[in-house]
Amino acid sequence: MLELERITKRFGRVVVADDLSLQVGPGDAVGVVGPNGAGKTSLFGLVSGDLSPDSGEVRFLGRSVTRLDTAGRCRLGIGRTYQVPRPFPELTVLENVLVAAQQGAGERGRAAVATARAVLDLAGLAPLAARRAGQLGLLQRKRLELARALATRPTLLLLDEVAGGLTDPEVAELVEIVRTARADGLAVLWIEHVVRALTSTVERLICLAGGRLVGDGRPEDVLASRAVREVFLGTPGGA
Ligand SMILES: Nc1ncnc2c1ncn2[C@@H]1O[C@H](COP(=O)(O)OP(=O)(O)OP(=O)(O)O)[C@@H](O)[C@H]1O
Repeated sequence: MLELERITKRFGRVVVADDLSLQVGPGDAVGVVGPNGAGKTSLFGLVSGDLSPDSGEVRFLGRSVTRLDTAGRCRLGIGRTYQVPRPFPELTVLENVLVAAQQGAGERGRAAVATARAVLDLAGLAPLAARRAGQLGLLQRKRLELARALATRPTLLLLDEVAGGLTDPEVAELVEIVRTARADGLAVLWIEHVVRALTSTVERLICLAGGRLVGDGRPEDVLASRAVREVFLGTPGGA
């Protein structure tokens, strides 16, 4: 479904993707971990179209999207959330999601409203539909960020730290929303420092460091591997 082939991206001397190749299949749920500055968010930018690679190819559903912008990739089915949620603060919760359904999924009229309402239900935001987005607290803003991404009707969803800063029960609620959304076959790439949120949901984990893959496989195997422990957990052994 998604193929990154030998992607390289540098910001000056900082290499955020170093000859990186990666494949994600339809319906796959893949967690992304790695130390700060490893290139995780940059990877999402390269997939969503926020960033262009210096070299290499990004393919989605069999076609090259390397030169397609974010709007074009979104219409093809790549949805994403941002670490810092970016709602339109003056618009209501419903209007925010409606804009996503219209612009991201190309829906109009009743179809767009139906999608927006369904996504608000799924995200547990229906009671807040008329609230201005700028008035929401952190958990509700995270839910709205997720709802806006889902309203674009993605087949691949990129989640960038949706659980960051939340309490355990709040994390569990968000995980549940993602799981429900996945029941329709949605593929997910999920960056999360809250690793337990990931391991309860994904069947594959990749670990990035210096723009390279240092781990890729079953979550328990990746977290136990020496290379991953060294770069991610800072401990080579069983500590
Ligand atoms: N637009 C940019 N211009 C210059 N440097 C950038 C830019 N975007 C990212 N970087 C740098 O690239 C490196 C990787 O950043 P990135 O945000 O991809 O890492 P990350 O793994 O998501 O980190 P974190 O876990 O802290 O969010 C960092 O050193 C960052 O400062």
